Amino acid sequence: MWKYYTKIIQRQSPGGQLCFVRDLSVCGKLKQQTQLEFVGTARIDEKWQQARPYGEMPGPSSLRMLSYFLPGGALRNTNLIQMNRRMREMYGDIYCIPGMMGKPNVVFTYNPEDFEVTYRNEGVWPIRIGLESFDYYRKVHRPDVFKGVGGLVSDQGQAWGDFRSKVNPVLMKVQNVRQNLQQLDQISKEFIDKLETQRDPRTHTLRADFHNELKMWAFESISFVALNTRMGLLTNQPDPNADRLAKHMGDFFNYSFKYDVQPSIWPFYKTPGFKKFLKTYDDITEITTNYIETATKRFECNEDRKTKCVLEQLLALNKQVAVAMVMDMLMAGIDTTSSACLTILYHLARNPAKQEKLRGELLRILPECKGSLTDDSTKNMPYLRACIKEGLRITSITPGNFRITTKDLVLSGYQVPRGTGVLMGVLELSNSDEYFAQSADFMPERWLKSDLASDIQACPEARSRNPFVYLPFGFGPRTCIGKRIAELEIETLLVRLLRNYKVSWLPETPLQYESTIILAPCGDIRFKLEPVGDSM
Ligand code: HEM
Repeated sequence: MWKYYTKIIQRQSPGGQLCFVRDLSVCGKLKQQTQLEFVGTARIDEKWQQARPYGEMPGPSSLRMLSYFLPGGALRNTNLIQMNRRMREMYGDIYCIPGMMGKPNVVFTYNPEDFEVTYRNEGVWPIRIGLESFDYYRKVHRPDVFKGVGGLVSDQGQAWGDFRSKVNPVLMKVQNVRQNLQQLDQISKEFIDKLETQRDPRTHTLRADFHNELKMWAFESISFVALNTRMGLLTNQPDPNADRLAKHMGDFFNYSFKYDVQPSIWPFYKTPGFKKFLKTYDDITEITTNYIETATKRFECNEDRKTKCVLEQLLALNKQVAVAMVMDMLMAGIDTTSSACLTILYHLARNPAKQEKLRGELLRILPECKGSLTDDSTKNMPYLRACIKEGLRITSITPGNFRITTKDLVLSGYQVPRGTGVLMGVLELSNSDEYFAQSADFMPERWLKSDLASDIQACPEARSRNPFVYLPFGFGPRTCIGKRIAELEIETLLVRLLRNYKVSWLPETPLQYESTIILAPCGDIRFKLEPVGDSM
């Protein structure tokens, strides 16, 4: 039977140095230790000496923590957000949750100064653990495909650093990403055409599940960027493999939450549920590699094009890097982008006056509904960009950012030893009046640099002076690598949607979210879409 474990351990080397290693072992056969950071002798500076000992930090013991989840317990049936809020009420703005089943202790902090200290000390290879099932799948279950490559989401240390420095120029360079604008715009047009077939012209409501349609748009968009392939998911006859892939991707965050975030025994015993997860993952791998093979043949027949697409550039690096990166893009780029789009649309629907101001900008960019977006026409969209930022401020799709400390740190006056997890509660802070004036109000003007018109005046004083309070895509060398792609996709879709329709929110209740690894809209989601036309 496979015996797999991965754990973070600290070792004191003879020279007093502490090496921080990730230990991945399978029946003792595959043993990989990644030395993440060498740090000098233990910290002895005044700040550290004066800080309160780590053991005094508020927080439950392991047993108490478990009891909270039992019937009648304080955290029974709570989602991640509710759980964090209750814990904060019980323990304050910094508290520690003991690590269980091989996971490190995690310090939860709601102090932006701690965020800054954590990020400023993360080093060149920041550590964000959490998706051990990825690592297991790629390195232990399918080494035949991945050949030791873990990918961005799960690799750490130098392996992560080498991978990231290879793919950064491909995915983070604005011009490289923007070469997809024309096709992404075409996909958005097709999305609107599809909505038109689902829209009741009398009531202006949709007969279809809007959230699901948005996921199909997000899938079609990211798979074009990653695989240079149109999946046909916005048509009535999608490619059957794409349809299967889309369904698997839909399950992905739920599985990952179950096996990577919640306590699970899979590292010791492969439950039937975990085996099903591996099968799903196998299917995702097979379908994706088939698409890559097909695209590769296409590229070979058409070698002398001037600009190479994202997939060609990734393949030029190394086949395994390309396979792992494409899969990470598909996994990380569907629910995030569709949830973000739905969220921003919801805020604009609840704030019709802001939506009208935005439409003024969009009418200049796209005077005719059927027109096309160009690099030039989409360069200057300050109000749209401010609306996107404001939507993600009120509802950050990733409610917290995570790091493992690679040095001893003082956080909120407590000593925090290296090797501890730190969860930075950005969502709570960006919704607090302490950091954003009138934080409950949707106020895109707080993000503007200068006035746009007499009725659109910049209001930078309503924005936090601390840049660490608002970080929807994370921060530093390990920041979201899909940020530029996500922004381009979201902008393109919102231009089209809000240029075509006046959007209102129909339910009496606010938009609800379920929280797993990210926040996903759920419950009653109904918009009214009234055509705007060309003669406004
Ligand atoms: C609105 C949409 C998105 C949001 C809000 C978002 C947010 C985030 C955040 C907060 C992180 C962690 C960053 C950190 O630890 O500092 C992250 C990591 C990541 N994201 Fe995104 N993301 C989005 C879209 C995408 C897309 C479209 C892709 C596909 C290319 C993507 C791929 C990734 C990957 C691969 C990582 C891991 C990066 C690494 O560890 O080096 N994300 N994302």
